[in-house]
Amino acid sequence: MASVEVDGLTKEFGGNPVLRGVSVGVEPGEFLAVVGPSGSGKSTLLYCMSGLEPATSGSVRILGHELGGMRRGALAALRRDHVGFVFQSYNLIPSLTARENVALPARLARRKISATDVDQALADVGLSDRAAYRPSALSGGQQQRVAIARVLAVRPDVVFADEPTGALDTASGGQVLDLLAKIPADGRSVVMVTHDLSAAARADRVVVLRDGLVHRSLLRPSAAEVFAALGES
Ligand SMILES: Nc1ncnc2c1ncn2[C@@H]1O[C@H](COP(=O)(O)OP(=O)(O)OP(=O)(O)O)[C@@H](O)[C@H]1O
Repeated sequence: MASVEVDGLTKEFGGNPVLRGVSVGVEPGEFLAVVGPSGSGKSTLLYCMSGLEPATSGSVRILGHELGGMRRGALAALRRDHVGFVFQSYNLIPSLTARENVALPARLARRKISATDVDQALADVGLSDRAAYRPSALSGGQQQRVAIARVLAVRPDVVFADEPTGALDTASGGQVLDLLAKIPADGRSVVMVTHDLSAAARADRVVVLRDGLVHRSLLRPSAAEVFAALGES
């Protein structure tokens, strides 16, 4: 079963079509990147794929569950139990330490998370020595690594990342990409929207969106091949 399956997805805002019939599947263990010009609908696709935005028409399934028509509570439970998010702006709680931020989603979901699991997640992103720091005392790259630890701690089946390296320098962005690229190894999936073509080239597959449609789907392309596909008329 696919982790995420999108079929004939359309999305309009106020009658303006943004996605015009997108079909794309993400397999367990796959790292998919979505690229495209500004305004082509990348973020909208990510939000519809993850159930943060309802589709106008078409089908979106996560782990076989059709999101259309799903009750709000069931959708929230599906997201809570199976989906993780990484945003460009990190979205950490400023008043909480790194350790508390990592533990928060599990606590909110009333799921047991041990101190060992939290510490392991922070160790996995190389931040054991920053566990007691608040976000304001961390660099952007470190904050994004805390955000990834927060995702890793709940072991979601699918991780959606919207421009995860967008606010980072090359070195910090590279560390974040290394962490994201490791996630699929044990059968989990990553869907990442990015402007960064070298980031996209870390993915197993790259979907090029244009004007709300899939223009190309490329298997393990180089950054140069992604660049060429973006420039095609
Ligand atoms: N909530 C919304 N209400 C109205 N229009 C929206 C909304 N969200 C997105 N749009 C419009 O949908 C179009 C696609 O936006 P989207 O953010 O998906 O593009 P994108 O490819 O991610 O762009 P960028 O690379 O600049 O982030 C834009 O024209 C945008 O103005």
